Amino acid sequence: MEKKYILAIDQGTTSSRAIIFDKKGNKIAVAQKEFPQYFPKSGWVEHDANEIWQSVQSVLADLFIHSGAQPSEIAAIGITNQRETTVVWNKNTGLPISHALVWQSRQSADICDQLIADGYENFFHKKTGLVIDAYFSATKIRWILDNVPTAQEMAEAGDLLFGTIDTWLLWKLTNGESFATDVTNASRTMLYNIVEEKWDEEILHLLNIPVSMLPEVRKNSEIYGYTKDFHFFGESVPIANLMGDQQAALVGQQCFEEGMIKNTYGTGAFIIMNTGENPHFSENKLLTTIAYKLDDKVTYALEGSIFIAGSVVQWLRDGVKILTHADQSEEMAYKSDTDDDIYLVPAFTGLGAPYWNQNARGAIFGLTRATNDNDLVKAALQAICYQTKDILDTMTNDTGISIPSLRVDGGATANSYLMQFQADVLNVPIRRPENAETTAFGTALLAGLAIGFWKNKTEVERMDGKLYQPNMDKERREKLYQGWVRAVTATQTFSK
Ligand SMILES: Nc1ncnc2c1ncn2[C@@H]1O[C@H](COP(=O)(O)OP(=O)(O)O)[C@@H](O)[C@H]1O
Ligand SMILES: O=P(O)(O)OC[C@H](O)CO
Repeated sequence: MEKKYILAIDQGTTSSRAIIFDKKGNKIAVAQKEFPQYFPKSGWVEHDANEIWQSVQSVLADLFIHSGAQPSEIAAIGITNQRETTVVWNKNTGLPISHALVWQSRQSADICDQLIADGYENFFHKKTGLVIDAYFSATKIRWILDNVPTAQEMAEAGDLLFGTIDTWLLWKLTNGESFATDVTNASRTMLYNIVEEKWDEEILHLLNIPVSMLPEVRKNSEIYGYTKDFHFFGESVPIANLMGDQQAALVGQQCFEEGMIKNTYGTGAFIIMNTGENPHFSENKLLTTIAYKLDDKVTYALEGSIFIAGSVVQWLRDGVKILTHADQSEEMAYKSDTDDDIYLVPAFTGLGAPYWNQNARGAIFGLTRATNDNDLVKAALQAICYQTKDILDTMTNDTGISIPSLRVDGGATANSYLMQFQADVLNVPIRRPENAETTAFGTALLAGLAIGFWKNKTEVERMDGKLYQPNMDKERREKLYQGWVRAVTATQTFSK
């Protein structure tokens, strides 16, 4: 059959998606499934890697059953994934030895505190571009090896494998034949030297992690392996891109020039600026990371990571139950008639950039007897926008590059209250592309390039969908933001 399509697997923090794109980059079909989240202790977030794999199989089945597309029409597959989330499995049984530790999870905060106390911050920063934090995979691996009985011995005997979700899915789809990751996911482990482009022996030695656990690191547009014995495909389909979801969104937004920037509002929010061929090491605790590697050339990026964005809306839905659906949050925020003087600091799993406070926990300020559910929803959405401003201001300070407009994508960008308030507090226009599946398009694009389905990375035109223009006067903007700064400061004081 004619190979008409590229299939993207987008394995996110809260759901797995499969999307088919045609040659023009149009989304032909999509299937999505949420999977369970586990919160065993304060600040801990876990997944079951087998449930993730089942959710991926389930969305693939849905996609082919409902779209009419045939597996034999798929030219290539791209896999993009929640980054940092750590799976350790036994290569003989194929079974994970523990729950996957999710990127948001704080199990390994003590290991990080010890590394910081021992003076290793600069050591890690200059090699990996990262700050020492439980966010990244390295200390999560160490935690699993310390806490699962006999894990260290098994690892030293060569029986255990580590992977982020890209690697886990590649291994499953190829029936254990391919054990690899890509530079973007590797650059989030805190084990990968982003300048020398290799697993860093000194870090592995320091953390006592056997190199035999680690996957081969590959570039972003090449064949990683072929589907094997996999009944949906019935034949070998090449897997031609692996890529962390935030970098895939950068590619999907076609931010290929230095200085171009995007924010993806999913579970967390991640602001990434393309910084070109040379890594820019931040003096303000932004992360230096790899944007992509094409034709043997690495492009670097600067990133600000917000741990809680759309997941504050999930918390309002599932935790405090003042919403039934995430999309109700828009109407409720518009209904609130406070003077924007309630601040919700969603530090449920600490604070990411630019604060990097592992111990902070959430807080609400400014409550009165008149405060209602609409007001809390509005404050939660506003917090996403203030956190984004924290990072864009830091990026401008750090690079000297002022940001004329912001490209956005991700599930929460469906909320027009959020988008308008974001434009207002930043005082820059916000552009949301017409086709919001930007992350999936990024992985599809690079998978398609690898096999000649597309000839160059700008061949497919992406349309601007909606533009939100800022509409708030300077005095009010500054007053509101000062309130946020006070709220974050107070939250951190309480949490110490
Ligand atoms: N209309 C909405 N308003 C605000 N948040 C939303 C809305 N729709 C979805 N979300 C939030 O967006 C997130 C899902 O976005 P998605 O890009 O699928 O995330 P992920 O890839 O992290 O799983 C959820 O946290 C959800 O609460
Ligand atoms: O699942 P998302 O879309 O929130 O993305 C998670 C990030 O990759 C974590 O670094």
